[in-house]
Amino acid sequence: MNTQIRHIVQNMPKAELHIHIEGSLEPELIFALAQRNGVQLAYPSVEALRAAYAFKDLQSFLDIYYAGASVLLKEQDFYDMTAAYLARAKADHVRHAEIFFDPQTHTSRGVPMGDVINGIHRACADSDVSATLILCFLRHLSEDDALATLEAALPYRDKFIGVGLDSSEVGHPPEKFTRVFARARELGLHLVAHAGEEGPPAYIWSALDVLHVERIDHGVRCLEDAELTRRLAAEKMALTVCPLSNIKLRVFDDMGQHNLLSLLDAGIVVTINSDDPAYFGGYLNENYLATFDSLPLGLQHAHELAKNSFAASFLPAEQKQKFLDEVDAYFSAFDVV
Ligand SMILES: Nc1ncnc2[nH]cnc12
Ligand SMILES: [Zn+2]
Repeated sequence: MNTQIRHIVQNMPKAELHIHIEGSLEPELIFALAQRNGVQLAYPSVEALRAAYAFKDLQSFLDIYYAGASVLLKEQDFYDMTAAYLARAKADHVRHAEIFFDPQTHTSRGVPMGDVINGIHRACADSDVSATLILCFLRHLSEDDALATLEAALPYRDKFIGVGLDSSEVGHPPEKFTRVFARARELGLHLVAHAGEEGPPAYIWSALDVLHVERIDHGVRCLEDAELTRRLAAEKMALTVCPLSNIKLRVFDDMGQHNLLSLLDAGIVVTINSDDPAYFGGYLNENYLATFDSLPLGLQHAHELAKNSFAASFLPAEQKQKFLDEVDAYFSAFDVV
């Protein structure tokens, strides 16, 4: 990638639609919060903890990810974590972020739901990056647990815009959560789900047809099913792809093997996201740069990806159009519109 494209990609306005806020906890902040809260960590130092970030698959990551989140106890901890992420997002020219949080990871440790949601939301309100919250259900737990979590979050309904589905995918198909997604839909919440990261295309089909999601998180295995690929393109069903995550969790062997360009060529609305930036070696711009460095992507693709990131967001139409116009104005300076 030449330096001009590099500069353009880094500075273009963009949205981030797939970021787990607990996945932005840097080792330094984990240690600082552990000290503040008197939590004993299994690692002697920041370096030792960071050295443990060598993953062989999703589960090996999740085991460390949940351990890292154990330092989050107070409302202020959730605020500090979110404020740190939003500062990094702003530096990457993120104009809007839709942020996942995993309440069950915290309520199961006795942290009040209100402290989780209010801490994250307060940091979003204090940031000049537009940010909204998506409550994720942990799919390795039961649907009853998800239903109870949704009910416990309802007093804070004005502070989150949607629900998602994350954690261990294989063996926990979307249809396991039919009732809780139907309940969330009744409540007017947006619906998304991780599907087709490690799970098969069948999981993407049921996220669409059983859960009725409006976006697919990851979804990179869709290309194994030509009919599904055609459907995603025809319906403009966006994928929130996380390139560095897919390499670190061995979904692809290296970035040169990533199928992001094939997804774009199939006409799918692809977005680039960081997933768990503190664990996967990069925030949003590093994900763009790593992808553009390894795949034959050019300015047209940068323009398309930036527009997709806002088009696939849950922003109100007027705000969405304002950001789309901002992207076009930005690229008009480079004869790419
Ligand atoms: N990439 C991922 N897949 C599933 N669950 C997650 N939780 C945090 N990151 C995740
Ligand atoms: Zn994810």
